[in-house]
Amino acid sequence: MADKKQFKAESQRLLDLMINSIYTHKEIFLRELISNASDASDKLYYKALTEKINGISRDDLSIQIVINKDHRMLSIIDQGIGMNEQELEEHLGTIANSGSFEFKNALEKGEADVDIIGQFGVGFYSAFMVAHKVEVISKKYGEDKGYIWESDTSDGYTIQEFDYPSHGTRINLYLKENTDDENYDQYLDEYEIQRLVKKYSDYVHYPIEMDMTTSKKKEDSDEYEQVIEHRTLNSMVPLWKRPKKDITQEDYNEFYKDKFNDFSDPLCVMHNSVEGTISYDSLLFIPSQPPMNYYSQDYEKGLQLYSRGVFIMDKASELVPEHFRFVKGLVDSQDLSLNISREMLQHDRQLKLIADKIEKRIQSELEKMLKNDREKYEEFFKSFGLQLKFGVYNSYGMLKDKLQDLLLFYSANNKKMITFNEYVEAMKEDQKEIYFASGESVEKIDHLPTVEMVKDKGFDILYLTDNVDEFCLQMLRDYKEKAFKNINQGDLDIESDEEKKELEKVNESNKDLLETLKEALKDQVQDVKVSSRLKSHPVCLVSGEGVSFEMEKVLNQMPDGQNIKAGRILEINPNHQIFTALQSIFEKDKEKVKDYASLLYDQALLIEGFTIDDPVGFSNKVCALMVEANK
Ligand SMILES: Nc1ncnc2c1ncn2[C@@H]1O[C@H](COP(=O)(O)OP(=O)(O)OP(=O)(O)O)[C@@H](O)[C@H]1O
Repeated sequence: MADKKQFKAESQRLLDLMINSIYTHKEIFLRELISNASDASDKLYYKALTEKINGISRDDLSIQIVINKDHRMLSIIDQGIGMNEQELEEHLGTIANSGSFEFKNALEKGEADVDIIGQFGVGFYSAFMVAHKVEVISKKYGEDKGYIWESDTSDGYTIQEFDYPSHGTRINLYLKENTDDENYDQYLDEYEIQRLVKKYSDYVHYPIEMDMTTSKKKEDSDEYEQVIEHRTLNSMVPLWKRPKKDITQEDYNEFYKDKFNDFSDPLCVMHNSVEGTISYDSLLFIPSQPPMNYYSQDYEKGLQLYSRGVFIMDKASELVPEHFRFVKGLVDSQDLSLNISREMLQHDRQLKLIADKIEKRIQSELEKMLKNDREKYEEFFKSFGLQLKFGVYNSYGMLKDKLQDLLLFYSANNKKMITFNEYVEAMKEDQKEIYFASGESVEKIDHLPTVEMVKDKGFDILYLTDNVDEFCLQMLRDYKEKAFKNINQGDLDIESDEEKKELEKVNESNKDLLETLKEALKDQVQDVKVSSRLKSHPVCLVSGEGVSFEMEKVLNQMPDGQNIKAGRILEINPNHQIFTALQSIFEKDKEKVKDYASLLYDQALLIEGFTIDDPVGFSNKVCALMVEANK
């Protein structure tokens, strides 16, 4: 049998490769080193707990950051478990060897409240992204000798004995010189370090402390002096880890405004701790208004992602579905790794599970709000209803079951927003379809000639005022087996059998007149008919099945609009005086009626909100009529 051999790796090249490719942002080195310091403190705390060592309390442990501008040196110091010679060799001399991972595996679940972060054994090397030389001075708890591990990566590392007063580890980073592209000096700036700690390590549960220079007013004088204060930079306990009963609405509001740069309080807060195959905490917010850039390309959806309180990334877009892209917030999971990258995110099974749960959570919150707090829901819908409608449309109706009951439309009868369900519940027994009409605004739709008769017969109509509305209904097709019906399109079928018969008779006896009008309008209309859907108005224009007028307008506004046209049918009210007038003119002068055909058609176009082809011709014909009336 052939010998089995180990893969060999050129460790220097592997290190270079790793330093330059694992992390996109150099600044995360600080997060990695602080996480290691926190792990080391946890390990000591755990040891003290399990071996009943007196004199070590969690409250005494802290992480110190020291800036030494003269030596271009940044130090991260912990009072944790420390490393002996062998451990320095194993953990820092071997890439991808994680002492923390071994430690975590050896822990019995639930044995102590420790929150080990490290698991891959690569984070430490991120220090070389900003430092040309790194020193690790460490003394293991309970041992006499301290050691110094040194490396500038080019020719490996050295380990020597070193006199270090107490247990724990001090990492000294000698920062690289600035280049044209990179400013390494920023890591010597107190405020920049403070910013990075706040951004990435705010919730590490040991205090991260540093000397900060501030100016203070002198006592009894107007002069200022520079003073050095030893400050804690992190807030330690994340809001989402605090027991819910201890958090006030005010706490949530302040947290939201501060973290997500909003001036207004959120409309809704969802705070959850989930335990199970995957455990996580989530804190989600629905803003009260859409951000300025919400309906533009600039808006980026996503939730902040934390692993054990340590920040991994802003805007993890995989965590919220497109139709709920207005939700802001964060997810913190102990089951995720710090080294997760954007590319890995898309394939991460754990993350997919979290995303599914988050979607369900938002969905049920909205359903609950709609049921229990209608006013608030309507406020929400005013801000983000459009997003839900786009959700239906963009998914080609696949989200029908999830979203249809969250939609609201203006109801002509109720004069307020209602759901499909409310519409259907109030439907007349013999009503087969859900009626709707589209237009620019509720007021304009209300004035459409066709609306009058439908309302008069006691049917409710939903008014559609957003461009996406008709497309959304088209994707939904029906609700509880009731199809959606545009009252301005095709046959309406709202008349009784008797009325139908009567209409047929009128159509038949005026066949010649209607034919003549149709001929006069040539290709402009598909048909001219007497109407059953008009009450007081003389004419209306309806579209044939397929594309409606509103769709025609929207489609033609698009950059690649292909001049789509809805089929036009001119309908004349047989009970209007105009019809009697047409009949008598037709008897006297067949040619004359052709002039009136274009007048009626143009009127109908104007009512529908279209422009007319020949406004001058239209105006001349109106004037001629007036002159004639005076003869
Ligand atoms: N400050 C420290 N005190 C004690 N041990 C440390 C310290 N920093 C690093 N170590 C040891 O070195 C190991 C390697 O650290 P490194 O940051 O490379 O990886 P990690 O923290 O285990 O995992 P990750 O890559 O996920 O951060 C750690 O697991 C730990 O055992």
